[in-house]
Amino acid sequence: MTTAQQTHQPTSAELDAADPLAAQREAFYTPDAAQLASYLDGNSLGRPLKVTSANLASFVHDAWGSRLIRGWDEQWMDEPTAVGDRIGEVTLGAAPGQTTVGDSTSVMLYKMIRAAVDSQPGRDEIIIDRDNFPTDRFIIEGIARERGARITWIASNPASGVRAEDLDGLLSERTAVVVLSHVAYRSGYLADAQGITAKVHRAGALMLWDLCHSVGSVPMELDAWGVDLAVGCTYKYLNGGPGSPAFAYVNSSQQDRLQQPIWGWMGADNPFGMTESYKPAQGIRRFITGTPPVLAMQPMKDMLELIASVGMDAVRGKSVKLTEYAISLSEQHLVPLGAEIVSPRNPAERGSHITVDHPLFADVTAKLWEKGVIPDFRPPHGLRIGLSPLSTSFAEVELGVAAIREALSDLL
Ligand SMILES: Cc1ncc(COP(=O)(O)O)c(C=O)c1O
Ligand SMILES: Nc1c(O)cccc1C(=O)C[C@H](N)C(=O)O
Repeated sequence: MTTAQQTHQPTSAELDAADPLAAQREAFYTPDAAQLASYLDGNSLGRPLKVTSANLASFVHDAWGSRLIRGWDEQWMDEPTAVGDRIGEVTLGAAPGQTTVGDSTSVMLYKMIRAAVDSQPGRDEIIIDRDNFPTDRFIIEGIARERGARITWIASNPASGVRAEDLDGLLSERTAVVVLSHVAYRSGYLADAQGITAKVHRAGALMLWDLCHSVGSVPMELDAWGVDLAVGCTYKYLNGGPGSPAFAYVNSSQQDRLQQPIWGWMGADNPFGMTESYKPAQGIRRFITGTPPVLAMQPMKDMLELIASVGMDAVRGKSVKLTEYAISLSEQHLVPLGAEIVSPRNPAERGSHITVDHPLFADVTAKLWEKGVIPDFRPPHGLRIGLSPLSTSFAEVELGVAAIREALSDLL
């Protein structure tokens, strides 16, 4: 191989031309260029699919407008588990009957973590990392106070994430549940979910994974990995729209022994029996609380079908190429200006976003948003570049990093 061949770095045009998923970008609604030049925040809020407008309109006319209250019997009562099963099949590696959709991620986390703690008499410890997303930490603080449980914090390692060895010396016969994010919201670190779950099980504790930043971007095998519990949001890589409901996965082996703490009629054995007191439903339905947010579940169904049509392995393949490209451009153009890449260099340890730190990035992000270049900023110094495999082009990444370099240079 000649030196020229060795050093040739493909251009974004070459990468887009070689991208087997490039055509899928057409499926997404695209605002005009004056509004949006480069969207690098699909890991906060995914873009809508074009087909979703038509499907929502038909839902309003047909399912809601024409069938009205009959819709509950005809379809909607089953919607939380039907959509849950599809999430399970397409993205989680989960057999039917273990996934349900409803509530916010925060409320789902509360229900699942409380259920896990309550199910383990004699075990009063919850383990979580200091770098986890605020809602996960706050929910656990609240549960610890409510249940008199203690929290053991895994020390902060913001440029990385939690490794199995970080649990050495922490797990004990007191541990009830370990709560970790599969992909860390800041660094993008992708945890070894299988290895960590096995380790937690050897200590007799339950494992809950927060899948917010991995569902729809990283293939999973929750059943094969023996995961007990998982919660994830659907407005990022499942493109469910702002405030679309979360999902929870409860391994079938745990369903009968867990009791979630918010007893509502829709999770009861016989919702329309109007019974005197609560008796939980069988199976996954006992993790439902109130009337499911059926309308807000519709858009994610479109994205699930798009993902199913290409397969999660292809999605992951593109995700890895996009993050590689973003890292290589950041190394060339941002590191020389004093920025630091705080995401793993090894793609096997990385989800679908990267974070680059610089003390001026809060101001840089504000300038970029004015130009329609949309990454996000996470304090203290992190500019996050989120790469949504089916909707992001390599050209957008190039344009985005060039705009970051320009805005940073102007401020230096
Ligand atoms: C790891 C993680 N957990 C939870 C949430 C969100 O919780 P909620 O959907 O309740 O706002 C997010 C993002 O918002 C997240 O990144
Ligand atoms: N859920 C969000 C929201 O309601 C408003 C703005 C952003 C979000 C996010 O998704 C934040 C995101 N989970 C994060 O990793 O920072």
